[in-house]
Amino acid sequence: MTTMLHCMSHSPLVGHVDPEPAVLAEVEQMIAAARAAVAEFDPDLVVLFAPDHYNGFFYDLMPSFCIGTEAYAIGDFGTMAGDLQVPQALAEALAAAVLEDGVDAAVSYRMQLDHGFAQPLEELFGGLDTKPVIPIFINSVATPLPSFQRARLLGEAVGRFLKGLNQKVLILGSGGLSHQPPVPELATANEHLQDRLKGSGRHLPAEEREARTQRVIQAARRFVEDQTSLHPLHPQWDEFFMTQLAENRLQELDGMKNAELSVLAGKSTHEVKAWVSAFAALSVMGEFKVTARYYRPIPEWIAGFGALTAYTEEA
Ligand SMILES: O=C(O)/C=C/c1cccc(O)c1O
Ligand SMILES: [Fe+2]
Repeated sequence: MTTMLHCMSHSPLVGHVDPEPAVLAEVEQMIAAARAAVAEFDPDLVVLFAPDHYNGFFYDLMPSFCIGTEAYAIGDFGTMAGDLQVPQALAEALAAAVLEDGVDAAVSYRMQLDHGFAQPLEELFGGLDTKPVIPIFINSVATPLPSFQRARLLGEAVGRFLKGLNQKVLILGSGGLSHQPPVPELATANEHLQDRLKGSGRHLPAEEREARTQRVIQAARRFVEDQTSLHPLHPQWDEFFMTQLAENRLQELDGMKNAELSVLAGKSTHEVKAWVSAFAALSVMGEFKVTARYYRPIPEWIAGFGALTAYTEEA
């Protein structure tokens, strides 16, 4: 049975601070092509690896990885809100199998998700609940972070489980590439913000939510004017990373230290671990081939913006 993979950058700034029309049209065309490919593939099951941005996961209890058995999206930045259609028994079986396979992923029966999960579902399916989806969270912002190696091993364990199912699976990875939006950090937060990061931010008052949204939008506008106002995007690293994945050289990324990546390409670049897990899962399901590749640095979205589509070869 063929397995399909699609990895893509996300940005909550889409629709808030957009690039020039020609670039926007190019991205929309790329997304439309991915949506058509997904529709043609028509998966039985979607497994979605993605990060969170202090909307669902906090320092009161921060796992490196978490598998959702029930999940809903909050609709930050105007992305879709609502329940996902999580196949609970299958998600429970996946969580048990991954633990048995040596990767200590947590489980959540009430997983709160943000744009990192919602945006790919919205763009590829037009809704959050049109297909059975198992969401898998990868901590990409709250230090200490999991390593590239652990993200790979998580993905391989997920892939081994999926290989045993007689289902047509679409594996999605959402995040990255190089970028550093103004996501808060515990080490530099004031007392109020520390409290938010330790869990009270799970249900932000509406005016604080709006202030947070506007702060990121203003940062994006400033970044377009002055690309030293945030950590610069790093197209060469992004292209290198995408090539490593496309050529199935995942293990070569194991040696990359988290601190090294933060300095090189920005602190939110760790979201690329969603791509690493997704490709690792695909790689154990069979030989694969990348069929579509897109990349462009888009300062308006504070994102090295890329996408890769791949399929396992028919056995
Ligand atoms: O949630 C936020 O505050 C910002 C998120 C963001 C901004 C730009 C690119 C991304 O990938 C993001 O997640
Ligand atoms: Fe993100």
